[in-house]
Amino acid sequence: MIDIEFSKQLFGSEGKMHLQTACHINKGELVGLYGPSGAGKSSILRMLAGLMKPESGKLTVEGETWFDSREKINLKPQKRNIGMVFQEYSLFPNMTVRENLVFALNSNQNRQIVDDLLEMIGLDKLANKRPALLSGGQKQRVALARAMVRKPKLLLLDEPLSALDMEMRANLQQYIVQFHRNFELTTLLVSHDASEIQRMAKRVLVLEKGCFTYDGDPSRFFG
Ligand SMILES: Nc1ncnc2c1ncn2[C@@H]1O[C@H](COP(=O)(O)OP(=O)(O)OP(=O)(O)O)[C@@H](O)[C@H]1O
Repeated sequence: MIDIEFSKQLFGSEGKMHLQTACHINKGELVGLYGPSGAGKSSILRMLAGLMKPESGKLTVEGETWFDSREKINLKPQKRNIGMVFQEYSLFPNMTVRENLVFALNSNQNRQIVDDLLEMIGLDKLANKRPALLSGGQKQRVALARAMVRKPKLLLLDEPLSALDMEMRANLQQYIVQFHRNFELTTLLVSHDASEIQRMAKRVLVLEKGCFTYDGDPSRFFG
């Protein structure tokens, strides 16, 4: 179970906006986060990851407090067991596919997970290639596998598929759903694509001007 309560003043092109959000996410849920540009979706992911500090609020993940403004608790990003994938692939260009995954390992972690993940995403044959030689979809598969290396408690996906063509998108959607199912991974997916959310998530949170305006079944919301 993840309990989120964030409050923060944001400053954008249209002036100030107060982000005020609260929700519970069950362990193993895949939740879509949908809303217009500038609503605060990426800010929420950044606060979950510890990359942006809320002014007040609380965040507990599976019983562990990651942020509490009253208790002055604010775990550093590296102490939060989170996997993140963004629209940009953000792979290390000078490392091979395998090295990109090995780099993400904890020092005491068994390396077998790297080969298992490479096989799961169907890239074991490209393990010794550099990212520059891969297609966009393959790079994003590597980014997804890298995010899984430490077996995160929470997977944050910020528009991970929006740079890909339709075929690669469909392919990656399947991998994300497969990872989510196999690892019972709590996943938050930001997407502008209503059909993508309907296909992948059983629940959508709709964010408008920093506040949740809908929380429920995507097919009821999108019609
Ligand atoms: N560190 C910050 N401090 C204050 N305001 C910020 C900060 N970072 C971003 N903002 C502002 O917060 C607002 C929400 O931005 P955010 O990127 O979270 O929206 P979004 O819903 O993810 O938009 P998009 O769909 O376009 O990515 C924007 O107006 C942005 O300028």
